[in-house]
Amino acid sequence: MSPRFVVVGPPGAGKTTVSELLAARLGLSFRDVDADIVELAGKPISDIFTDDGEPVFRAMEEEAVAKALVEHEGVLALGGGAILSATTRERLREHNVVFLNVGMAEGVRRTGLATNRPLLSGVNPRATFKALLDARLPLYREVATVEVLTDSLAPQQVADAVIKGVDE
Ligand SMILES: Nc1ncnc2c1ncn2[C@@H]1O[C@H](COP(=O)(O)OP(=O)(O)OP(=O)(O)O)[C@@H](O)[C@H]1O
Ligand SMILES: O=C(O)C1=C[C@@H](O)[C@@H](O)[C@H](O)C1
Ligand SMILES: [Mg+2]
Repeated sequence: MSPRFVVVGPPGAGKTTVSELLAARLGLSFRDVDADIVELAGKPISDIFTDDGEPVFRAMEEEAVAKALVEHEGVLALGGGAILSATTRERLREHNVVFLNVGMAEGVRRTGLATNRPLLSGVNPRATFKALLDARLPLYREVATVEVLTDSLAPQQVADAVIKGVDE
């Protein structure tokens, strides 16, 4: 067993939103590794960062991704930073990996209202988001088989572009 699609990208790219739509459109089930981790830890991700630190979160995430890649057959959304792990990037080889990209301005706009993103809660979310994109773009592209820039697309249009992209 393995997922039909694995969805990666920065916070606010729409991984959760678009993966749910894609799953519904294709009659597949949807799973989100961030939700798996919350269930396993019994607390929100922001509390894991505060109580245990980012390295503990990343170790949990690496294990949770490995488990979901084996167990899940539908659409699987990963957390925004899951691709920081070289082990995870290696595990993503041979999978259909959809990279949902978002530029800094739109990414900050989409994540701006949420208080539950520990990495973006600092004093300068624009600078933080830009640094995050600069560091991660090559890693998303290393694992991706399809890339969709979501800035000026509604979630349904992103799902359309993904379906079209994987057909080509
Ligand atoms: N294409 C889009 N156009 C406009 N708004 C969008 C689009 N995709 C997602 N959004 C909105 O942006 C916000 C973030 O979306 P979502 O939670 O799906 O992102 P994510 O990639 O899963 O983020 P995270 O990495 O934090 O889990 C939500 O409020 C969602 O409704
Ligand atoms: O971009 C990131 O590093 C993160 C994104 C979220 O999906 C969560 O996995 C967590 O908040 C870390
Ligand atoms: Mg999400």
